[in-house]
Amino acid sequence: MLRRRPELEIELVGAAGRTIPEDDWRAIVRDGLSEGGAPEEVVARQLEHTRYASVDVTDPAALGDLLASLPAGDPVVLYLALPPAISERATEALAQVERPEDLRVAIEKPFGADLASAQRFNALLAQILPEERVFRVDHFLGIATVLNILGLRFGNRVLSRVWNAVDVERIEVVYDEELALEGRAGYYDKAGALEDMLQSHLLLVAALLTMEEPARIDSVELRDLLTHALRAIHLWEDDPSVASRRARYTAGRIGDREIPAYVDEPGVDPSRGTETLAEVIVEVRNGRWKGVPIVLRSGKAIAGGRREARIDFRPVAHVPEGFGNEPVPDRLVLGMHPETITLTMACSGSEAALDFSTVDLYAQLSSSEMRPYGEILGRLIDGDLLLAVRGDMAEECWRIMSAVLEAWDAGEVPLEDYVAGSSGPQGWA
Ligand SMILES: O=P(O)(O)OC[C@H]1O[C@@H](O)[C@H](O)[C@@H](O)[C@@H]1O
Repeated sequence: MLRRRPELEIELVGAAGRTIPEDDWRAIVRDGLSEGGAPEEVVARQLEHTRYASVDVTDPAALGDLLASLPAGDPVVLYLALPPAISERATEALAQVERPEDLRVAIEKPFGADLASAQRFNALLAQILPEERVFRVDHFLGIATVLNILGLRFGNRVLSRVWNAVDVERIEVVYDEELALEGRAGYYDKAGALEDMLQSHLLLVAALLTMEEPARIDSVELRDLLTHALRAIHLWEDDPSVASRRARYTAGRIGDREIPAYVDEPGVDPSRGTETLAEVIVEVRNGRWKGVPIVLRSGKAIAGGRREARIDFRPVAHVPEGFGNEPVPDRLVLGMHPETITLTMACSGSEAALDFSTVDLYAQLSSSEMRPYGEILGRLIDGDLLLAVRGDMAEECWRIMSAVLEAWDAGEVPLEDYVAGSSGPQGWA
């Protein structure tokens, strides 16, 4: 974002309850910008425009003082990167204070902790500011291959013709990570893999893969069509015990890292039964997609860390006699990390692969190199809502997962184990 608009002056104020020495805060800003690829002169200039304030943003008086300390007349973005219940309390505080005229509120996922709290949070925000000033952040929408799904689907004739249940057999959206808990128990132990990854990031990728064709790419059309797709998504067989699985890791090793069992990680409450790997199968119930299983899966401490959306096409209807080997069905893989696109097609019994790097492709379309967050933040600063999650989209995501959460709470789906550093429990996707 800073690279795209190097002339832009941003006053960056970090705020949290704890005290952070000014130098430590500046080091956080410097490292973050440098790692994101910002040029040295931009980093140096931003360091002259940043400070840290130790503020409890859920306290109306303290939040009011913080807002009043900002330069009057300029647009202000209040970016809430907090657990959902605290974001909601900060918004309650915001409702009670004098607010800058051009205020935008950005909220990191997860938005709410279930359907009821997401609805309550949306209603609260609507009392304070119009939806056009609310940016629910989902950084997966800034991943190059994810952004490119639209181009890939609608920009060429070859794929657009086969993008349906007649030709597609199965879709997988998988984001397995080698990362384990990494000191995030405070947030993660209450969330778990389903809430942390599936109900937001992976469902949005599934919606982009299955939505209908937009007449134009703008924030109204795109978000309408994403909501439309989400509204058609239901659990496979409407049965959480068929459509969902959950597991958590036991002690293991990835490369030279010893990983303790999840329950032995500092800050974890073993009685919660938090899952570190979740798999949910959904279906888009419309004429285009009915009958195609869409597997959403994400796990921590998984060796190899497969992070991709995969479209498996159906086998050809007939193989000529004397053809040799049975041809392997065609497959399109959209790598989310690293960002790649690979199309594998059978070719006379052997496979041919067509590979191209989305990052290179994407670099021609955008000057932002700080993806995926740079893409999201740049649009936030520009007031462009294209990649902001709309309130109704967030509610739909919770609606889809509600029955799974209830079944898990009721103990209807067993919590399995897998060894950290393995590929997950046997028999999973
Ligand atoms: O690979 P990325 O871009 O860091 O995204 C994955 C991360 O996405 C975040 O939203 C989750 O909270 C993390 O648990 C996860 O590790």
